[in-house]
Amino acid sequence: MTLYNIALIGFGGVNRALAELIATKNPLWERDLGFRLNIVAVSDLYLGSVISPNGLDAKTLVEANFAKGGFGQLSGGSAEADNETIIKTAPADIIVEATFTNPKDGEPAVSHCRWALQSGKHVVTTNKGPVAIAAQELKALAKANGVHFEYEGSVMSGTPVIRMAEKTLAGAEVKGFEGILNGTSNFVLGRMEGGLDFATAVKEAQILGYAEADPTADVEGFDVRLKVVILANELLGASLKPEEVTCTGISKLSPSDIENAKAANNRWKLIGSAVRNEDGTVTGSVSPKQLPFEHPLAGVNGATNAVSLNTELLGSVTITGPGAGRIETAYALLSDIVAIHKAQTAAATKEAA
Ligand SMILES: NC(=O)c1ccc[n+]([C@@H]2O[C@H](COP(=O)([O-])OP(=O)(O)OC[C@H]3O[C@@H](n4cnc5c(N)ncnc54)[C@H](O)[C@@H]3O)[C@@H](O)[C@H]2O)c1
Ligand SMILES: N[C@@H](CCO)C(=O)O
Repeated sequence: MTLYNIALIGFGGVNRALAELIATKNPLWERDLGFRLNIVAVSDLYLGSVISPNGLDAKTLVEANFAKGGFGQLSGGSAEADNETIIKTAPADIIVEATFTNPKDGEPAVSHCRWALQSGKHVVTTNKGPVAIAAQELKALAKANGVHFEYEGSVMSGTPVIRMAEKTLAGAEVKGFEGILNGTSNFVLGRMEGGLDFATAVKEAQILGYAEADPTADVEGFDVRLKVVILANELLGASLKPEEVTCTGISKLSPSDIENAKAANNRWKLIGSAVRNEDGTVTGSVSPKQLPFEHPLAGVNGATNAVSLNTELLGSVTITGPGAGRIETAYALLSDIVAIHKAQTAAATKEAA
């Protein structure tokens, strides 16, 4: 059995959900996956930071209702979020980065990942900023330091799309993709179709833990734009930057636009897509589209996401599943840790042979 010490950077919905899973599922993971997780540090902008080399009790962390700066009351704690010290000095094998996504330059999460990889620590993250903006640099840094940079949750929450496409569909030759890649906007469109107003629908998505800290990113398409960049760069070998992807969100759609679409047996969906052109360049876009009810993506409702990959050898392959949610996204982090564990175990077995 392997014990992985982990440090949580950001203690909001997703990392709190991971702590919740750790509190109950370690025995199951030990039996079925061959490892346990031990939280040795946490740092959060609001709560402060704490290092405990022997491990913090996950249940207490989740259940204690800490006030602002509350980690300062804990042994080894401070009321300030000293991310750099935590990342560089906590005795962690894996840094779990789940702070706010910054769609402009990915900071400070890019620096968090950089510090971790430079310190020889694996990084797992659901933060789209570092992946869309600095994946090449961070992957190279991971390789140079013999550690992993994993980010399955950065596109469709816990629904596997990156590894599915890269591993299970290897050789199928992905030529392009289109999909619903934002749970909040899809949820909001569905609620508006049911007669709810835009602002109330966005509030509901926030309460359910789907929305970004600033939901503008969801409804203006900036979140989908990052995901289009991540998928295009991973699956189509592109090197797109977010500003190269055209982007229109759903905020300008009025109740009458929604009603008119419905009357024509259509439904609005926010579609993110990318295609490899004949000259080898890749073009990406984000925009609301009216799809006929019978279109495969028209029936994808709520915070569910779906992406259809257009492949040379298999035609269209659609992956669908939860695209947002606290526990669902914490699962993505677990799946990244499973991937690291499998790779480490395989490397150790090879070395021993
Ligand atoms: N919630 C989802 O469904 C979902 C799905 C996929 C990806 N993500 C991504 O995962 C990340 C976390 O999502 P969440 O729902 O937990 O967000 P959240 O807003 O609930 O939590 C973010 C936490 O990070 C903390 N934080 C922000 N900046 C920080 C900094 N510089 N240093 C330390 N702490 C900082 C905040 O105080 C907050 O507690 C985001 O990047 C989000 O885009 C979320
Ligand atoms: N806010 C995002 C979270 C998942 O990346 C969404 O609603 O899809």
